[in-house]
Amino acid sequence: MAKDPVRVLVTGAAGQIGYALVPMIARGVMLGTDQPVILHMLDIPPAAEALNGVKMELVDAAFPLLKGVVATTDVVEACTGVNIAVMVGGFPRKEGMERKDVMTKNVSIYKSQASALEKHAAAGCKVLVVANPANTNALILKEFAPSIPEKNITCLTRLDHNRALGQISERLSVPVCDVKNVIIWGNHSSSQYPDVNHATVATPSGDKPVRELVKLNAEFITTVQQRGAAIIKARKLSSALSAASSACDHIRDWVLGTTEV
Ligand SMILES: NC(=O)C1=CN([C@@H]2O[C@H](COP(=O)(O)OP(=O)(O)OC[C@H]3O[C@@H](n4cnc5c(N)ncnc54)[C@H](O)[C@@H]3O)[C@@H](O)[C@H]2O)C=CC1
Ligand SMILES: O=C([O-])CC(=O)C(=O)O
Repeated sequence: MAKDPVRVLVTGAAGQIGYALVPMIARGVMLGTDQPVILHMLDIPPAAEALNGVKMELVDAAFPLLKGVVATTDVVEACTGVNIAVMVGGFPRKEGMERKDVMTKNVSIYKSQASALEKHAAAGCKVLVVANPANTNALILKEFAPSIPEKNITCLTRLDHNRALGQISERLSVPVCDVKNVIIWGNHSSSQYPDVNHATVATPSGDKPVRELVKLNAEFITTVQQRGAAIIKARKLSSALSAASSACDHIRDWVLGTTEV
C-alpha cells in the first residue's frame, strides 16, 4: 500500500541551499525512495518571484514522489501541518565574518517562526535548524516553541561530521563509507572539535583505528573547523550542495535510523 505523503517545510527555499535541497527531498534522498512528500516552501516577499520559479522547476522536473508544493511568503500557511521543518531561511555570512556575526539578523526570524511552528505544525514535528548561528537559532526556536518536545529540535552539525569523513577519506584514499565513529564536539562554529580518537577504517584485515593509519594533527582539526570559511573564499558564497546533502543525511538517519552502530 502506498504511504501517505509527509509534509516537509523548507524555509529560505529560494536561496542557494534551498535550491539544492528541495530536489533532493523530492527525489527521496531525505525520506526514502518509497516516501511521497508534499513540499512547503517559505521565503520573504522580495524573493516571492524567485520562489515561484523554484516551484515551476519542481513541476517541470516531474518527480514521481512529489505530491504537492506549497510556495508561500505566509509563515502560517507554510507551517501548517508540517511533519518535518528544515529551517534554512536567514542570512549567510560573507568572507571575513564569523557565523555569530549574523546573529542579530537571524535570531529574530527564529522567534516568529517558532511561534508559527508551535501553533500550526503537525504533532511530533521534527525540526532541523540550518541557518547560522545554527545552535543559537535552535535554542531560540526551542524557547519560543515550548510545546514542541526539546528532543525534536536539532541543528545541523552533520556537515562538520561529513567534512571530517571527507578529509580522512582523502588522506587515506579510502571510500567515505569505510570510515566510522568520527565525532564532532561543540557548536557549528570555528570552536568545534573534530574527534577521531574512536574512528576506524575498514581494511582487508578488519577495522583499524584511523590514528594507526594516518597522523591527524592540528592541521586536520583546523581544516575541518575552517572548511566553511574556505568554501566562502573559493566560491564567494557559502556552502550549499554539501549543506543540503548533510541536511538530508541528518533527517534520514533521524527518521529512518542507520544501518549499523
Ligand atoms: N549549519 C550549516 O551547516 C550551514 C548553515 N548555513 C547557513 O544557512 C543559511 C542559508 O544559507 P544560503 O541558502 O546560502 O543563503 P541564501 O541567502 O542563498 O538564502 C537564504 C534565503 O532565506 C531567505 N530568508 C531571509 N529571511 C527569511 C525569513 N524571515 N523567512 C524565510 N526566508 C527568509 C532569503 O530570502 C533567501 O532566499 C545561512 O544562515 C547560512 O549561513 C550555510 C551552510 C551550512
Ligand atoms: O561557513 C558558513 O558560513 C556556512 C556554514 O555554516 C558552513 O559552510 O559550514
